[in-house]
Amino acid sequence: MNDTSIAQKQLIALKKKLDTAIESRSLLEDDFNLQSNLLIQFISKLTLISKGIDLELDNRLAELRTLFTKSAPIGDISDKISAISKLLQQHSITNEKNIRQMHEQFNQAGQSLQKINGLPDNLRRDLRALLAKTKDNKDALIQYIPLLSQLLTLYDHALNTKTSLPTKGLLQPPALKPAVQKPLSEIELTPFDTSLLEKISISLSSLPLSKEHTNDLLAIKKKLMTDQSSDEVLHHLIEIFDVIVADFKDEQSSAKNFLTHLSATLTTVQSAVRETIDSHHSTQLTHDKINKKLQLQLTEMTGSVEKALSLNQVKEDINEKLLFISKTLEQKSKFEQYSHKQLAEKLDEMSAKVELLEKQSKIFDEKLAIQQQKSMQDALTKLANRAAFDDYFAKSMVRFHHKPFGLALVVMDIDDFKSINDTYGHTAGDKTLQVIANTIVKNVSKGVFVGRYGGEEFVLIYSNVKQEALLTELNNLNKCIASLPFKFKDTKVSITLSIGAAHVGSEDNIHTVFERADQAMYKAKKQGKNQVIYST
Ligand SMILES: Nc1nc2c(ncn2[C@@H]2O[C@H](COP(=O)(O)OP(=O)(O)OP(=O)(O)O)[C@@H](O)[C@H]2O)c(=O)[nH]1
Repeated sequence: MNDTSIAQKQLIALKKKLDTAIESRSLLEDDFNLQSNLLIQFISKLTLISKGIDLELDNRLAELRTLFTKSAPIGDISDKISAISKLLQQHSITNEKNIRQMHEQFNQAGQSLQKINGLPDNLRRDLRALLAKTKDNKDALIQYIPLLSQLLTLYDHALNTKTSLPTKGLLQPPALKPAVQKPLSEIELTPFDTSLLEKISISLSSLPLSKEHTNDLLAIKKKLMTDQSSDEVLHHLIEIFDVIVADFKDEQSSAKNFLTHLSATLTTVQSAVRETIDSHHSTQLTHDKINKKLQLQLTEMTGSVEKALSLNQVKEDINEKLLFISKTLEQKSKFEQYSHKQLAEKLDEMSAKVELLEKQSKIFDEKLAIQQQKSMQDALTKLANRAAFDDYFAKSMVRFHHKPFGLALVVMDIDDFKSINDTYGHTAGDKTLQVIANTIVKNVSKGVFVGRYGGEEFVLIYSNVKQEALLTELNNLNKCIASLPFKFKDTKVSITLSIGAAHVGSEDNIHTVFERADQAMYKAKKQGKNQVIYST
C-alpha cells in the first residue's frame, strides 16, 4: 500500500468522525432548543399568571425570557433565576399573610351576620354551613373567591329581609337615604311591618317575668298582633315597656325588702348574743363570789374547830357556821335556777330569730332558683331553652370524650310553619309550638333532654341509645305529631316535622355533630319534609 492510499483511508475515517460529531452536535442543539422552548413557554405562562402582581417580577421574568431566546451565557441566566427566586419567596410570605388576613376577615364578616337578630332560619343554617366550611385556613387566596361570593349572597338575602346590618365586618351598611317628611295623617295610617311585629312578639315570649306580668304581656301581645297601625303599635310598645319596668321594680323592691328584713333580724340576733355573753359574764362573777364565800365559811369552820377548847364549843361553832353555809348554798341554788331560766329564755329568743332568718333565706333561695330556672327555660313552651341546651350538650360531650357512650343529637324543625302563622295568626302559631313541645316530651324515652333551640326548631339529646332504637322512637314521634288533630278556624290542619339525627363520634366536637344533625334535618326538608334522616 502506497502513501497516497494510506492518507486517503485516514481522510475517510476522519470525515466519518467529523460527520458523527456534526450529527451529535445537531442532536444536542435540537435537544437544547427543545428545552429552551419549553422553558420559554413555562416562563411565558408564569408571566401570565403573575402579571400585575408585582411590576418588578414582571420585568425580571421578561428579561429571563429574552436571555433564553438569545441563548445568553448560563452565568447570566443563573443570576436572573436566583433574583426571581428571592422575589417569589417574598411573595410566598406575603401570600400566607394575605390568606390569614382574608380568613379572619371572612369569619368576622360571617359572625357579624350571624349576630343579627331575626334572620330567617334557612339563611342562618346556610351561614352556619358556610362558616363550618371555612373553619380552617385555605391553601390559596383564590379558594376564597367562591366562598366570598356565597357570603355576599347571604348578606344580600339578609338585606332583603330588611334586618339591620352590623356596623362592623366585611361589608358596611349602605348609607340610609334621608327620610322624606310625610304628612302626619299619612304616617298615622301606615300599617306596621308585620314581620317586625312577629319578631317583637317572639322576643316577648322569652322574657322571664313574674306570672302576673307575663299575663299582662300576653294580653298586650294579642293586641299587638291585631292592632297594626303605627299609632296603636307605638301605644302597645309603651305598654310593654311599662310592664317590663314594673316587673323590674317589683323584683328590685322584693330584693330590697328581703335585705332590710335580713339586716334587722341579724342585728337583733347579734344584740341577743351580746346580751347572753354579758349576762354569762355577770353570772360567772356572782358564781365566783358565792363560791368564795362558801370557801371562806368552810375555812373559818375548820379554823374554829382547831381553836376550840371543848366539844361543846366545837358543836356551837359548827352549828353556827353550818347555818351560814346552808344559807349560802340556798342563795347559790336560787341564783343558779334564776340564771338557768334567764339563759333558757335568751336561747329560745335567739333560736326563734335564727329560725326566722333561715325561713327568709329559704324564701330568697327559692326565688333565686325560680329565677335561674326561668333563665334556662323557654317561656312559651316551658322546655329548656338554647342556653340550657348549650350547657347540657357541652357537659355531655365532656363526659363522652372521657368515656364514650351512645350519645346522639336530634334536630327537629316544624314544616311550613310560616304558613300556619300567615294563615291562622301568630297566636295559633304559638299554640302549635306549645302542643308540639308537649307531644315531644310525652313521646320520647325517659331521661332524654328536650329543648327549644329557637323559632320552630327543637333539639333532643339522647344519652344512651343505639341507632335502631333511636330511629324507631323518632319515626313513631313523627307519626304521632303528624296525626295530631289541629283545628284552626274550623279547618283541620296536619302539622309535620323534619328530623335529623346523628350519633357523636370520637372525632366529633360540639359543632361538627350539630352540623351533621342539622344537615340531616335539612336533607329531610329537601327530600319532601315529614321524615327522619340519620347522618352516618
Ligand atoms: N307564632 C310563632 N311563630 C314563630 C316563633 N318563632 C318563629 N316563628 C315563625 O316561624 C316561621 C319560620 O319560617 P321559615 O323559617 O320560613 O320556615 P318554614 O315556613 O317552617 O319552612 P320550612 O322550614 O322550609 O318547612 C317564621 O314565620 C317565624 O316568624 C314563635 O315563637 N311563635
